[in-house]
Amino acid sequence: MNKYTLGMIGLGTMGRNLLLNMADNGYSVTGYDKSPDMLKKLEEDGKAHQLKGFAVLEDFIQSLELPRRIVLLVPAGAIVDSVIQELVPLLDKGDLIIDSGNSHFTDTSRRAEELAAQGFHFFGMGISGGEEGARFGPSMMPGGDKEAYNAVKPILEAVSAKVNGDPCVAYIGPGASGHFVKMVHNGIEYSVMQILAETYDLLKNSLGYNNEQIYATFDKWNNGRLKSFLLEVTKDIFKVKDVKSGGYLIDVIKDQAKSKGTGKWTSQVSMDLQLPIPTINESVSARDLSKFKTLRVALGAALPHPSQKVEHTEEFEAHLEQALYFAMITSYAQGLHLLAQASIEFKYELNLQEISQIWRGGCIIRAVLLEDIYQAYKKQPELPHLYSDESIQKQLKDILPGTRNVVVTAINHGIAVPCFASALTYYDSLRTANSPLNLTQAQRDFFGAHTFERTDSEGIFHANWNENNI
Ligand SMILES: NC(=O)C1=CN([C@@H]2O[C@H](COP(=O)(O)OP(=O)(O)OC[C@H]3O[C@@H](n4cnc5c(N)ncnc54)[C@H](OP(=O)(O)O)[C@@H]3O)[C@@H](O)[C@H]2O)C=CC1
Ligand SMILES: O=C(CO)[C@H](O)[C@H](O)COP(=O)(O)O
Repeated sequence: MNKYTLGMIGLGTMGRNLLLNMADNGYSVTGYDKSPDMLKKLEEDGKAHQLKGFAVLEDFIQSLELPRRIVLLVPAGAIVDSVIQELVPLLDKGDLIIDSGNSHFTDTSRRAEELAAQGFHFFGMGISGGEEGARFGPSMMPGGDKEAYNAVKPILEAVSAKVNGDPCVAYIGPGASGHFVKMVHNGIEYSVMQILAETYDLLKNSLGYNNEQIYATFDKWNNGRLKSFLLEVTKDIFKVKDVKSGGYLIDVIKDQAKSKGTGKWTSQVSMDLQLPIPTINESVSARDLSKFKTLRVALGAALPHPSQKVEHTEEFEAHLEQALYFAMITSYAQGLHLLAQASIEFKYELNLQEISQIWRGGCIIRAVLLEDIYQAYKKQPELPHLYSDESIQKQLKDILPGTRNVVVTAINHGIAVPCFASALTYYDSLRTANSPLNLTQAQRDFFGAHTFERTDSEGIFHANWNENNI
């Protein structure tokens, strides 16, 4: 019996499509899933290829050439551990498992240690691009066991998205760095999705645009510097009609957003590392706040909005485009800043030039802005912050007045813009040479003798604040 080059466990949205992509690229591949429906669908879709599905794990394992290469695309968490537990007794030493789901990076570190101790290769690999990406070219973020990565590098490069001929996959670094980088990718994804939602709110409620006008505005913007996968799918949403209601589908979708956790994990890690990403945090909170529908309805009736309409439509629309671009730059800047800090803390050896390069295609946060970001890190690999790049600074200066107008208008009109406002305040905090936090140090020392440092001499000081003369 001919043996297969690679096997996939989990034939849902991502696994099935990535496997078909591998088959398209000439690899002989096989899949395992507990669900007969998933196997049937795989074999139907893959008729033209050397591709087989198995419902029995032992048969799937026996079908693979040695050393075996197995990719997991199952839901993150306990399921990954249970699949690994089922697999281990059936594997030979030297076999490789790649976890490509959205696993938490600490789980990946633990699994890598446990599997290495048993003689197996293992690495974590973030993947992005959704269904279409997996099928025709995702962006992939593998990290950990480099020898194992090199064994599958040709397959991953073949199936990845390409930008200017460069594959959107690269070895990220040691340990769980691949899953860490994917987690931060998702944090940026949450933030960009939220600023698009805030833009929609302002277009609809401040400018009074209907869905056709919102589509036309997003479509126009998507031909310029805002061009991105997320804006492209967002604009298309405003074209879709609903058979049941006879109106637009967007108008019958509940305004309560769900999440699977990667955005929250990004915020949690940023707090642990004390590396602020407030705009990303606000996007996580916005989804969580949206769940309080009953409370929002009651408070909305008790505490009505001021008038929300804006008069100078054309000018405000132009400012909105600028605010969106400003908040977009800021979302990426915060994510990349967190990556730089994590690289130091966790010894990930992250290369931000390479990361922005592989995010230019295939992934959910791909955008023309990423070309500028890539060029910024190419010019200066040790760039302290994306705002430190001269070309980014020039763009920020141009769009700042419009951004301020959008935030001020939204606040005056009682429209919640948590990410726009936070992006602007983050910018203002970072460009403030003399912050008021000397007061915080004084307060801490006053009530708790926590000490402070002085601007005019070295050392640690404590004052007796109840006496005038120190
Ligand atoms: N969807 C997306 O856009 C993206 C998802 N991801 C991540 O990829 C992973 C997979 O996501 P996705 O494909 O969307 O998920 P799906 O739910 O579509 O598919 C998961 C598959 O795993 C199977 N499965 C569950 N438990 C087991 C098990 N114990 N043994 C074997 N197979 C099992 C499921 O089978 P059954 O249905 O029978 O339970 C299902 O076929 C997740 O970690 C997700 O976060 C990453 C990037 C993008
Ligand atoms: O990983 C992804 C894309 O890269 C998923 O689309 C993302 O996990 C969706 O997350 P959530 O369900 O929390 O919105």
